[in-house]
Amino acid sequence: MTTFAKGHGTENDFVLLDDPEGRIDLTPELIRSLADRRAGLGADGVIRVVRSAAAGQDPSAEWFMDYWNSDGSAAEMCGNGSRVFVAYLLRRGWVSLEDGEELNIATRGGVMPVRRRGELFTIDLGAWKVAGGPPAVAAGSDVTVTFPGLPPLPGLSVSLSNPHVVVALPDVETLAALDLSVPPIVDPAPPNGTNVEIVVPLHDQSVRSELGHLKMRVHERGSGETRSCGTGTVAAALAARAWGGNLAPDHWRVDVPGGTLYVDAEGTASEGDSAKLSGPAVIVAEGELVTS
Ligand SMILES: N[C@@H](CCC[C@H](N)C(=O)O)C(=O)O
Repeated sequence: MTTFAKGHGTENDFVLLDDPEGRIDLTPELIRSLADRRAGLGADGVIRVVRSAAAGQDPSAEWFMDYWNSDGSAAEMCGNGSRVFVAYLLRRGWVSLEDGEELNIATRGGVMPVRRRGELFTIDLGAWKVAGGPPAVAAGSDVTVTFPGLPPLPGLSVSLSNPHVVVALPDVETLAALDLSVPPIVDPAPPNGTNVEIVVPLHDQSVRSELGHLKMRVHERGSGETRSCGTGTVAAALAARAWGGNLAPDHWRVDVPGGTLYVDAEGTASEGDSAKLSGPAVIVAEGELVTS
């Protein structure tokens, strides 16, 4: 009998599978069928909840977030998923966290600390880079991105533990009208695919603000358009921070279709060792899989 939970972080939704001792054979077919919104439970991603020791992962963190996109492909990291993962470990009583305490979790992108403050969870995603380094920052872009019906637009690649390309649009009407039903075409094509974030800055960029403010939509590698992407909001804030130069803040609010997330960046315009993502995590249901 396999028990599962359904949860979301700003409406980026996940099926979590209990597998503390690493007994489930999680095939791409099983992931796709669980994530299917008509014939399955429905989710943007599937997370196997497994002890690091049972999954051959870094044992310095007891629990491994085994994250998979809805198309069955593995990803290095999921920012929203990490908060939901820790909320679920707490719910199951598999970990305990006093208010303000941190828990290290293992991911394919490395071990990362998650802190709980009340209902809010903060993960430090660690090292990041604007992929082309200072030349890409100076030029403001290193790739072009083409959406249906639009000419190619400049995009800036940002590497967290997973890949991102960020595109800025001039206004929220253009953002709302964007067709994300098919993957945007990125040129040159990143070797391992990429997540694409499209942003409109909402704060006054002509003066230095304490808090940057972006509106964002996202097309996720392996999942299509989702209502939120945590690592995507961090990439978006890092790109906007690079574009903004001296006037750009380190603290950002990012509004996505599913809610609001906050980002705190550290480092130069092109690289750093810390980028924190804060937001909610909700567990909505628990149940048992019926196996045929
Ligand atoms: N939604 C996630 C990111 C999930 C992985 C992504 N689709 C990829 O393939 O890199 C988030 O909240 O960060």
